[in-house]
Amino acid sequence: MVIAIGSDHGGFALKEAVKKHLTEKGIEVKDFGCYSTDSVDYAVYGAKVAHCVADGEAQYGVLVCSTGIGISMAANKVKGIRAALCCDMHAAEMTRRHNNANILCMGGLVTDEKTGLEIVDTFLSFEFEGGRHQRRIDQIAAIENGEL
Ligand SMILES: O=C(CO)[C@H](O)[C@H](O)COP(=O)(O)O
Repeated sequence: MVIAIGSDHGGFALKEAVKKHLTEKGIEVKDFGCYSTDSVDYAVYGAKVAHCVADGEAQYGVLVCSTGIGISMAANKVKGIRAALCCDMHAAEMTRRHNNANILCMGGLVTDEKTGLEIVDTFLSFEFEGGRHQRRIDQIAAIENGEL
C-alpha cells in the first residue's frame, strides 16, 4: 500500500507524526510537503496529494491543515477525489464504508496526535461496502461530469 501525505504549516506537525507512524508500520509514504512550519498555501499541497491519488500512484491520501477544511475543499476539486474531513474514529470508519473516501483530512489545530493516528488507522482498516452506497458515489461522479 502507498499513502500520499501532505499539509500546510498548520498541519505540519500532525503530518510528520502520520508519516512516522505509517513508515513504522511498513507502509510506503509519499510525502508531498510542506517540510517546515514556514507559512505556505494549503491548496498547493491538497492538489499534489489529490492528483497522486487520482492518478493511481497512491491508494489513499492523508492531508492536514489547521482546521482540515481548506485542504479538503482543495482536494475535492480534483476529479475522482472523495476527501473527507474526520475529527473522530466513527467518521473515519463511516467515510470508508459508505463514501469510499480516498483521502482523509484532519485539522492539526483540532485533532491531537494520539487521536489523529487512531483516525488514520481506522480509516485504513475499513473497506467500502458498495451496494446502495455505490449508487450515491456514482451520483457524486455525475456532478463532476456535469450530468447532475
Ligand atoms: O486551516 C486552514 C485552512 O482551512 C489553514 O491552515 C489556515 O487557514 C492557515 O491560516 P494561517 O495562515 O493564519 O496560519
